[in-house]
Amino acid sequence: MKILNVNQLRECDQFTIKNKPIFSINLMEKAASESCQWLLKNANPSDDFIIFCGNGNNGGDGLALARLLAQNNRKVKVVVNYGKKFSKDAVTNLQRIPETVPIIDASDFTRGIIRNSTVIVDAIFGIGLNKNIGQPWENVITEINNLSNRVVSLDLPSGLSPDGDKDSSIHVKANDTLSFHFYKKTFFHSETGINCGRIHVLDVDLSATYINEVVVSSFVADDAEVKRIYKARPEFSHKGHFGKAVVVGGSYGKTGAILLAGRVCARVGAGLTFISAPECAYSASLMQVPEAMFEFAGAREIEAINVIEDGEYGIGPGFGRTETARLALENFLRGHSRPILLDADALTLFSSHFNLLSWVPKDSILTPHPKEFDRLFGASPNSFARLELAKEMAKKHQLNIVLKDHHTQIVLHTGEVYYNVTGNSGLAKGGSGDVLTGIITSLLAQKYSPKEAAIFGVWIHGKAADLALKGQSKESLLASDVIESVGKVFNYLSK
Ligand SMILES: NC(=O)C1=CN([C@@H]2O[C@H](COP(=O)(O)OP(=O)(O)OC[C@H]3O[C@@H](n4cnc5c(N)ncnc54)[C@H](O)[C@@H]3O)[C@@H](O)[C@H]2O)[C@@H](O)CC1
Ligand SMILES: Nc1ncnc2c1ncn2[C@@H]1O[C@H](COP(=O)(O)OP(=O)(O)O)[C@@H](O)[C@H]1O
Ligand SMILES: [K+]
Repeated sequence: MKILNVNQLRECDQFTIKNKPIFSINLMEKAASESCQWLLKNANPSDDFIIFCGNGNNGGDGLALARLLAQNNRKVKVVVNYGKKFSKDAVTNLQRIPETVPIIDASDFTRGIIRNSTVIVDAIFGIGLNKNIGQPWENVITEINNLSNRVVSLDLPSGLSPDGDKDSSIHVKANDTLSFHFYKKTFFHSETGINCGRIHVLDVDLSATYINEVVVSSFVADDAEVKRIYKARPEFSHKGHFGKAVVVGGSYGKTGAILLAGRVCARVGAGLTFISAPECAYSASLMQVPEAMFEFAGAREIEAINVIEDGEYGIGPGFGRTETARLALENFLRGHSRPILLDADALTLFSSHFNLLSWVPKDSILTPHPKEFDRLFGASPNSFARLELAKEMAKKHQLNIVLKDHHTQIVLHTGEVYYNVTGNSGLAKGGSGDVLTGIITSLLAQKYSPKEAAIFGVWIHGKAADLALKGQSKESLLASDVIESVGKVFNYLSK
């Protein structure tokens, strides 16, 4: 799914109004009606509502919503700012408010009118926010954030900007955000996403023509995208059809990392899996991943990486950071020309020997967590800036960078970014990254392109963690549970 920037979101509204055609007031009615349906379904039957409505079209949505809730016999109050002119459609909806709905001026608002059962609806600002929020809304937002009531924001929490670049210092903290038609970039970054709560995208019938034609560089890796990538496993086949995956790493004390990578590699469907590791991992490898072949790579640390003909390589879990390991990596890179995956220690080795990067085959995949990325390319003040730097570095070095995060960003050297929406905080544990390495390497072996392997692999990883929660909690989830759930992911895909 495409992610539009603020100008494109506006353009999409205007295009829809002109070409569908539809009156803007009816588009607003659709947004309000979808929001009303959502609230009727998701709020408790005994809940009442207070809707804070700004003076623009987001406020207009809120005013239309108040009328619809009242028509559904729900108790509702609205709070508006009479001190400022309303937009044309907001005025129309203000005039349509039935007499039974109390209207309170924002400067008279006190928290006393809010009961425990009141759901707060935030329709103060949407995508039109253009500066810091002034009074009376600053006081109101501070009060809202101090209350423990459920807060539902329309389109996005007031005070945040869709692209994350013009946020007000004060903003609403929502439990749920009802976003109209699209995901917004701000939902996916930790600094701002934390204020958006659960995201629900409501279909408001915007122009399909505009959406098909608009050129964007950011996407959500949703189910539809992943189903386009997934190739079902043909029955008339043999192991030679599914490639050779080689995972390399596992120094003394870190052998678990490479075993996790190897085990999941086999689970994801590689025809042959090789674990290239030091001798100290040998017997554990035989016991824990008997399906994999063991490739001797040193005694207690990686000393040399054997070349396996036609093998697709994932290098890094528990690789070690010694000079011997670095030399082994350098020698391997000098002789290898197909895209590989580099993770963990293998990436950290580049931080002190940046010139190594020039030996990495074009179109390879790097999978750093934020600290590894900062070590490699320099620190960034926040995740938005880190993403911009990743785009620059991906293009410069012709590499794909998987920026691992709650919503991992797959940054392609072509300039496109895919945000992942699977996964949960159960993955915030040692071992999770090793599993991701094994998954992507297995996909590379099965001839998915590096772009497909990165997007699909990150999605599988998160989806397996989500499905594994059925028998575990976020606290108890282990990397091994994620591996055991991979089968459920493919069953989900082939349904
Ligand atoms: N017809 C349409 O285009 C549709 C628009 N929709 C809604 O319209 C919203 C966008 O509406 P608008 O463009 O009117 O924008 P907003 O409603 O987000 O806010 C703009 C208004 O707030 C003022 N304002 C902006 N920043 C401010 C600040 N920091 N302090 C004080 N006042 C500030 C502006 O001067 C303007 O009056 C969307 O987010 C969505 O909720 C939906 O109804 C769907 C259809
Ligand atoms: N809170 C979270 N929500 C979703 N995914 C997460 C979360 N925390 C970690 N992850 C995922 O888990 C993996 C962790 O990788 P990494 O930090 O390299 O772990 P390790 O090297 O310890 O195995 C990444 O894929 C990351 O996106
Ligand atoms: K809002």
